[in-house]
Amino acid sequence: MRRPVIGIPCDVKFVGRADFHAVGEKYIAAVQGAVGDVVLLPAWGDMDILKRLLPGLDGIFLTGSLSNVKPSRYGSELADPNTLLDEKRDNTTLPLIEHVLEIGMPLFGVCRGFQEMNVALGGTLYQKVQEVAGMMDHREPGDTIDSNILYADAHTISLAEGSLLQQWMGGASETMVNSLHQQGVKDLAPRLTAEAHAPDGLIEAFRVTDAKTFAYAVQWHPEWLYTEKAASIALFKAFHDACVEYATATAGR
Ligand SMILES: N[C@@H](CCC(=O)NCCCC(=O)O)C(=O)O
Repeated sequence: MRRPVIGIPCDVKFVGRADFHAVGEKYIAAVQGAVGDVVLLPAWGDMDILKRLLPGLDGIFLTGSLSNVKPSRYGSELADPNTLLDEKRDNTTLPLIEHVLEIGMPLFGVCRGFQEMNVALGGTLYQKVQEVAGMMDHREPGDTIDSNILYADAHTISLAEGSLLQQWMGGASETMVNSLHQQGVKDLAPRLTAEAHAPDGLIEAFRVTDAKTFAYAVQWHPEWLYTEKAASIALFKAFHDACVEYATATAGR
């Protein structure tokens, strides 16, 4: 059996004088460590290129990012002109998500990736959860660059009865997660089923209801301490197993 190969679409960041296509190292390290070898996919926004690359891959991992999905993608006006966007990533991931689900390739989304999956399938987002009445502030502490503080556990989530995550976690009903986002799921896309909620009711995990394989996303960062946290271990194991199964099923095609 060969080791699965996982594609990770890049962010596009302006550095110095030019655009760079990049993925944060903690995401690459977690996927490389828990799932398979990693290939970074430039955010060309061109499905023809991606369709040529996909036969060499066994899964897609969508990372978090400081940038936000452009609100016009879900029918809203940009609420704050200072919002960081990355349209090249939107142009890449949104059509990719639909195609990957169609061909039955495993798909795992984290934070921005979670929000992208909701938008790609017809859902909408809050642009600033912390300004919505009754909602918590889900942003990271703003006065530090210490990752141990930024990615520390921030709040509980309750796992839906009978959810996949509950099964993968041996029947757990809640767990602690970190929290580094200001956007969040407003209207859940019709093809998605909520799997976990924050204490304020915000959706923290969902699965693609009609998926042919692992198609799952979480609002928090399981890549942080991915070998230590029970939820991270469970999520990456389920993704790994699905990628191995996909690699085996498509071998020789
Ligand atoms: N920008 C969006 C998505 C939040 C997100 O993905 N944060 C990641 C932070 C940096 C990282 O660890 O990659 C939002 O604010 O909701």
